[in-house]
Formats: sequence, structure tokens, C-alpha cells
Amino acid sequence: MEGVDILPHERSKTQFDVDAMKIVWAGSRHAFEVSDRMARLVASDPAFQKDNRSRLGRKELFKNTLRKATYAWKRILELRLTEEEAGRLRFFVDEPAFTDLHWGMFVPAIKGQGTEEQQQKWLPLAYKMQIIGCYAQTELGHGSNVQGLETTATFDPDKDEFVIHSPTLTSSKWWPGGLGKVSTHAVVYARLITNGEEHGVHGFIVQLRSLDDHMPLPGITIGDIGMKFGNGAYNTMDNGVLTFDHVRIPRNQMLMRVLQVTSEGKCVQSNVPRQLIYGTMVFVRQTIVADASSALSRAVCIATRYSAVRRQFGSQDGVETQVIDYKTQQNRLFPLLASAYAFRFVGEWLKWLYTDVTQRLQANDFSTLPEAHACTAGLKSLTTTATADAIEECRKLCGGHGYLCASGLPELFAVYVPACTYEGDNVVLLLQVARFLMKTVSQLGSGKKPIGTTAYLGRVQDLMQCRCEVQTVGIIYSINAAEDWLKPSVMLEAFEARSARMCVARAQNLGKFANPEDGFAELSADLVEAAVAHCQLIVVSKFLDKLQQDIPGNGVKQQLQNLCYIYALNLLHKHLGDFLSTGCITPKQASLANDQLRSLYSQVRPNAIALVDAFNYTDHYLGSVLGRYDGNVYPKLYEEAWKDPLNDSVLPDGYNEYIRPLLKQQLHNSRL
Ligand SMILES: CC/C=C\C/C=C\C/C=C\C/C=C\C/C=C\CCCC(=O)SCCNC(=O)CCNC(=O)[C@H](O)C(C)(C)COP(=O)(O)OP(=O)(O)OC[C@H]1O[C@@H](n2cnc3c(N)ncnc32)[C@H](O)[C@@H]1OP(=O)(O)O
Ligand SMILES: Cc1cc2nc3c(=O)[nH]c(=O)nc-3n(C[C@H](O)[C@H](O)[C@H](O)COP(=O)(O)OP(=O)(O)OC[C@H]3O[C@@H](n4cnc5c(N)ncnc54)[C@H](O)[C@@H]3O)c2cc1C
Repeated sequence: MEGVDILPHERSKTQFDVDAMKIVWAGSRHAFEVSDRMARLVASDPAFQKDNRSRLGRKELFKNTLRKATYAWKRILELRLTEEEAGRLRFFVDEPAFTDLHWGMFVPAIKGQGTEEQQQKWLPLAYKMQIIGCYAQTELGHGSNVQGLETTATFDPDKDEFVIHSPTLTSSKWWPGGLGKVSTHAVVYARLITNGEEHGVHGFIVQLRSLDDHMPLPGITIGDIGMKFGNGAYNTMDNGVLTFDHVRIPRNQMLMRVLQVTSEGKCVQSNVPRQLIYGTMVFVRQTIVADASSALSRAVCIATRYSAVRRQFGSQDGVETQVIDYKTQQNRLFPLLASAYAFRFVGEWLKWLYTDVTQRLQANDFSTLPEAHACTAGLKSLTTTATADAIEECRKLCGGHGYLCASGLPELFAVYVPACTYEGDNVVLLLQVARFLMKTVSQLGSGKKPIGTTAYLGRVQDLMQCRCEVQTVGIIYSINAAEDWLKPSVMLEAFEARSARMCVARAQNLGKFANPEDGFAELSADLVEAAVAHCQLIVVSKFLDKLQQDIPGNGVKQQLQNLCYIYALNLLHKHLGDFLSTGCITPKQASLANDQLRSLYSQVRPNAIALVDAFNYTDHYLGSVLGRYDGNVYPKLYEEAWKDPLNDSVLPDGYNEYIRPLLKQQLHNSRL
């Protein structure tokens, strides 16, 4: 069978309604229609062509991004796109740009931390892009430790101004995207000092460049921090360095929703908790979780289509085997496909949680903020780590051709992998989750009932008294055959018991230390494992919740069920040590889980291509010869190779200089 015949043949085997699944994936019919329209708009416009990025030098690459980002803005205005449509359009343009930080962090920071008056002044300018902003928090010396930032904002009551200053080299702002060459303004995070007293880190709106000639304003030094990992990749972004030499800004440019500074320099705390200063990070972490499923599904789409097209080794009748039919390939690929769906649904739920906490904050209810922080931090960490690893696994699943830029995977990896670091290093974020869990466990004894994602800890209070013998867990009686693993309550109980037992065991170990902070530091590696177990439980439980909903479309729910159990059983297999050592399951039940997993792979196999088609990605967005919708891989790969600049001429530059003298010299030597 020719390459172009394989994928249609695969599609003919589908056992579910792909169009209905497209709507489930998008979240709603409306979201699907918007996304579909924007994807086609971008794919059909030559201005958004992106297949030459890996061949461009830094300056060309950056200018190209400026062109695309400003053209995208022009189209957004011309077509009068809604905020949702504009967001999707930028998503499909698929090129990191200063606009991400302007819309994704600068605007949300003003919205979340600015007073009504400040929002009225700054937001209209930002919405029209009459000013362009970035988020300048991280410094050369400190990123994770926000309280350790060194930039100062000292109030001068005589002039009613703050003086923003970089006292040391390590206080230079370092990393903010859009800062290096584009932004006219920034929300700068600095230590507030009034009347000689420190009041912690706060955000300040600072103008950086002239709106007339774009030159840095007096006292401000700015530049780009240099090339980053990968050729094209994130080098479209001008991550920048910024120092201040006693730069003055009016008092009303401190974002004052949390704390007000009066003209006398008095600090007045509002009823809003201090942590709201970190609110922009909570918002962005939530969007990063939703984005993880996009990046992961893209890599999985490429690897799945290519695995169906690629044949390796013969079978009895002489037709070589599609590599997707190897159980080892399925065991590596299908859990990633399942994770893409799992992250999609947990991302949807997290968006709901974020919206809920935002509404509560507006009504002065701050009770769910710690949980929102723990969930966004933990899920950001879990999903980005898994996605970065998965993109690399997809490259390997595509064999040698995966290493070619034409596969789209090297660039995707290079663009994606910093997500494990930005918006909070993934280990640092898991430690935040661990703190939250340890606090929750320590309060169990006092009768405080945990709610939301930690409610399960309340249900296993027995564990606090160490009454955690294997027999107390119902799973032990419920699983006697492989199919028993397909019961939602059993799966949930297994993940809850594992996480609860890990949390309680860590809490008990912490209790052995005289100083809890010393204990936390000493046990931090174990604590991170408990945090991972808790986050995995959230993902599994939200996927199971999704299955409880009414899901229209022939066979759609069945496919989602298969994927949900593949996600959960694969985790169980990978973390078997946790499940066995906490006594949640027996070795025999673990073996049954594996049998069930293999059976699910067989059920997914005929639907694999349709399950990635349901992502509805255009070839433009995928940017991969291996992942083409038509499966016409080999002719296109061959064609692509000839586009490389090295093939512009038969003899390479340097032939006369290096190759010819070398060969002549060898000829001369052999004659000797
Ligand atoms: C139309 C729309 C168009 C488009 C775009 C849309 C979206 C795109 C979005 C964005 C663009 C996307 C990608 C761009 C790419 C990159 C962007 C990257 C940007 C950045 O990286 S910005 C810098 C991010 N920096 C960090 O994340 C730093 C990490 N560190 C921290 O967060 C914290 O300091 C800490 C969590 C490690 C805390 O450290 P600490 O122990 O010192 O804590 P504190 O003493 O300060 O506070 C302790 C107390 O507070 C609680 N806490 C901490 N953080 C939070 C929070 N965020 N919210 C609520 N509560 C918080 C903590 O739990 C403690 O509580 P306790 O009760 O006292 O225990
Ligand atoms: C592509 C990119 C874009 C970015 N964009 C922006 C931006 O727009 N604006 C902005 O302000 N910042 C931005 N950043 C900065 C980013 O937010 C920080 O780099 C990030 O928060 C990590 O902080 P760090 O660099 O200080 O890492 P570090 O904290 O120095 O981490 C180094 C190592 O130390 C470990 N570590 C640190 N603290 C602890 C601890 N307490 N316990 C155990 N281990 C620990 C970490 O796990 C890591 O392994 C960007 C970064 C990147 C890579």
C-alpha cells in the first residue's frame, strides 16, 4: 500500500464519530467553530508561512516575528475579531512573540493588581496596543525566590514619586519576554521602601522607552540576553536585561490593589491577601496547563500518523509491519495519546477553578486561594514535565526521521521545554504543593475537614492513627480479574489511597524533626514524590468526572473511557513501587492491571489515527512532513531535503578551499 493510501485505510477502521470527538476536544461546538475558522485563516495566508524558521539567523528571525505579530494585529482589527478569536489566531500563528507577554502577563497584572482607577487609565492604552508591556519580575540573581528580588522602589514624599533602582549587578532584570527590543512599558517587581522601612515586593508600572523614537528613557539600560536553546525556536522572542539608575515614576504607578502608599508614605493594607501580588502567575500557570495538551497532542499526532505510515521488518506474506502494530510502540505511544486527552480535561477543570476563585476574590472570599495556588502550581509542573518528556519520546518514536527539522519535533521540543522552568521551576512548584499537603494533613487532627481536591485526605483519617493495614482498603476485595480495573470507583480509590498514604507517611516523618523547616528541607525529595502522586490523582479524577458527563456521538465515550484507563493504568505501572509499598494493591492485582492495559491498547489501535484527527490540526499548524494529514511522507521528505541551502549548488562553498586540496594531497601521498 502506498503512503497516501495508508491513512485513508486507517480512517476507514474508525469505530467512533470523529466530528463529535472534535467538539469534545475543543470544549464546545462554539469553541470548535472558532478554532477551526482561525486555524484555516492562518493556514491560508502566506504571510504566516513558517517552514523556513530553522534556517533564519537571529536578526532575520526576530524581524520576521515582528512582521507576523503586527500583521496578525492588523488582521485582528480589520476582521473585528473577538478576544477569543484573536487568542486562537495568535495560537495558530505559532510563533513566540512579545504579544504573548503583553496580552498574557502585562494586561492580567494590571487587571489583577491595579485599582479601578489604574485599570481605567492603563488598560485602554494596552488594549489598543498604544503601549506595549512586559512582566519584569525575574532578576539575574533571583527567579524562584521572589522575596529575594533586589530592585528597590523607594518612596520620595517630597516629590510624590518612587525611585526605581538596581543596586547590584544581580538585581538586573533578566529574562522578561518582549523586554529586550519591543516593550515600551513593564510591570516591574521591586522591594517597596517607605520612610526607611521595607514592605516586601510589589508591582510598579514603569515606562521604559520613548513613545516617539523608542529610545530607552534616561536612567534605563536595556538589551536582549542572547541566543537560547534551539535554532529558530524561542529565539523569535526578545528576552531582555534591564537596569534602573534612580528612575522616577509617579506614586500612582505602583499597583495598589493589595497595599496603598499615601502621599506621606504611609502603607495601608487593603482586605485583599498579600499573595494576590502573585496572582498573575496563578493565571498564567492555569493557561500553561491548557497549553500542555496542545503541545502534547501536536507531537502525538505527528508520531501516530508516522507510526502508521512507517513499515519496518517483514511478515509472512511479505508485507512489512506498520511500526504502530508493535506492542512496544503502542506501549510508548498510546499512554502519550491518553495523556493529551487527560491534560485537556484537567485544563478545562482548572480554568473553571480559576474562574471560581476569581469570582470569590471579587466577593472578598479568599478561602479557596491556597487550593487554587496548589492546583495551578502542581498541575503546571506535572503537565509541562510530562509534555516535554513526551515530545522527546515522540521524536524517538519517529526513528531517524524524527531528528530532522522537517519532522517538526526538534523545534517543538526547543520551544516547549522552557515551560518546565518559566512561570516557576517545576520542582520549586511541587514543593509548594507539598507544603499545602503537609499543612492539610497536620490540620486533620484538629477536626478541620479538608475540601475540594484534598477532601480524600479527610476520608482516610484512620491513616493518621497508623491504622493503615492493607485490609482496610476496599480495592483489595474488588479486583480479582483484569476487567475489574475498569471500575471508576476502584481506580479512584487506588490513586487516593496511594496519595493519602504517601502524604501521611511524609507527615509522620516530618514530625520526627524538632524543627519542621529542617525536616522539610531534609525530606524534600520524598515530599516532591507525594506532591506528584496528589497531582496525578487530580488528573485521573477529573478524567473520570468527564466520563460521568453526557457525551454525545457514536462511540465517543467508549474511546474516552479507553484513554482514561490507559492514562491511569500506565501511571500505576510506572509508579508501581508507590502502590505496592503503601499496600494499596497486591502484586497479583498489579499484574492484572498490566493485562488490562495491553487489552486497551488493542482497542485503541484501530482508532488511533481518528483519535489524533480529532485534534483538528491543519498541516500548517503541525508543521511536520511526518505528520501530514495525507500520509504522503516519503515524496515530501525527499522534496524537502532539496530545499536546504546546502543543496543550492552541487559543489559546496569551501570545496576549492578545503576538500579539493585535501583530496589532491592524498592522491599525491598515495603516489609516493
Ligand atoms: C487574549 C489572550 C491572548 C494571549 C495570551 C494568553 C495566555 C498566554 C499567557 C502567557 C504567556 C505564555 C507564555 C509566555 C512564556 C513565558 C512566560 C514566563 C513568564 C515568567 O516566567 S514570569 C516569572 C515567574 N516566576 C515565578 O514563577 C517564580 C516562582 N516563585 C514563586 O512563585 C514564589 O516565590 C514561591 C511560590 C516559590 C513562594 O516562595 P516563598 O516560600 O518565598 O513564599 P512567600 O513567603 O512569598 O509566600 C508564602 C505563602 O504564599 C503562598 N503563595 C505563594 N505563591 C502563591 C500564589 N501564586 N498564589 C497564592 N498563594 C501563594 C504560599 O503557599 C505560602 O502560603 P502559606 O499559607 O504561608 O503557607
Ligand atoms: C524562556 C523563558 C522565559 C521567561 N520569561 C520571563 C518573563 O517574561 N518574566 C520574568 O519575570 N521571568 C521570566 N523567566 C524567568 C523564569 O520565571 C525563571 O527562570 C524561573 O522562575 C526559574 O527561576 P530561576 O531561573 O531563578 O531558577 P533557580 O531557582 O535558580 O533554579 C535553579 C535550580 O535550583 C533548584 N531550586 C531552586 N530553589 C530551590 C528550592 N527552594 N528547593 C529545591 N530546589 C531549588 C531548581 O529546581 C533548579 O533545579 C523566563 C524564563 C525562561 C527560561
